[in-house]
Amino acid sequence: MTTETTSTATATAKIPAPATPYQGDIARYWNNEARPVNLRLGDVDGLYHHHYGIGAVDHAALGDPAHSEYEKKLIAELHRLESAQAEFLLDHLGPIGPDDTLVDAGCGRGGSMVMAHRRFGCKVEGVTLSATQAEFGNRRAGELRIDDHVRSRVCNMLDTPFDKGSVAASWNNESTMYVDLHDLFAEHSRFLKVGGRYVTITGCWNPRYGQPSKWVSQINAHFECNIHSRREYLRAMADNRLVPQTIVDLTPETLPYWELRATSSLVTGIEEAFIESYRDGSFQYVLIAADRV
Ligand SMILES: C[S@@+](CC[C@H](N)C(=O)[O-])C[C@H]1O[C@@H](n2cnc3c(N)ncnc32)[C@H](O)[C@@H]1O
Ligand SMILES: CC(C)=CCC/C(C)=C/COP(=O)(O)OP(=O)(O)O
Ligand SMILES: [Mg+2]
Repeated sequence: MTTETTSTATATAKIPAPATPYQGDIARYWNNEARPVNLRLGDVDGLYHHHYGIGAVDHAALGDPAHSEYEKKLIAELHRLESAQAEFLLDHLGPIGPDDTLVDAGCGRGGSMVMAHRRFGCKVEGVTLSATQAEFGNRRAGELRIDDHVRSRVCNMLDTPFDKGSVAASWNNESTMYVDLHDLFAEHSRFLKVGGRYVTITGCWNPRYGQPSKWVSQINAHFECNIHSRREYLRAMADNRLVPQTIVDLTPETLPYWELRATSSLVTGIEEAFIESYRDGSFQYVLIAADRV
């Protein structure tokens, strides 16, 4: 069963029905999302992200908090750190050429897709449950005149139309916590070419802590997601022909972003849970880059 859309951008496109009631809830969540912390940061340069930042804060660029321009500089700095996170993910995709196709699984408003095309000159296919996000990303690609290479569609990342072995590299940037990892990695393994590269940056609960902490539970409730443990990632990858090449604990790298964000006017209330769980070791921010063998 499909439902007709009402918007002009996808007047003829058919939106696939959600595979589960949960996916319907997640589609609604992102169709209705318009948090200033995301839109104001994306307005800085037209790259719209729904992930978090890494790297040292450039306090010299921020200047004096009492200055009238400080808030504008703070927004630009948070955005710079979020774009640095996407650059770090792209650094791990391996050698990608203009004839390759990449897949952004859970592509949001498409900021990382634009960055990937600008870096490699390749095609980038994005999937999201949200028609609002797909329309936003395609509108941005049209404005940037790269819509012949960068395309978002409403599609379940667990059931994509991409041919077996047709994709050079793929990623999940903060979108694995919405799906079962075995189902997810089976689909990446299907459409990735042998020798292709899979990368994810994600928050995961730390098995050394024992079980998800109250902070992790708060983050799950805030985003209606289900954060996995680091152990589950490695087990699900191993079961689906994805062999880790690189694992980076980015927790120390993302804390400065959160400590700066907590001082801004754009706080959403989730900052304490991220800061406290990163500090107590119950939650980790990791990159995993794996080869499809
Ligand atoms: C936090 S956003 C991350 C967006 C993007 N990766 C970024 O870095 O800006 C999570 C994304 O995952 C998508 N998502 C969640 N479950 C999905 C599913 N089953 N299939 C496709 N997309 C899904 C949501 O629609 C949303 O775009
Ligand atoms: C690391 C984890 C567990 C992330 C959960 C997925 C998520 C919602 C990421 C940020 O999206 P966003 O940029 O829309 O969120 P915010 O409004 O907080 O900036
Ligand atoms: Mg955000």
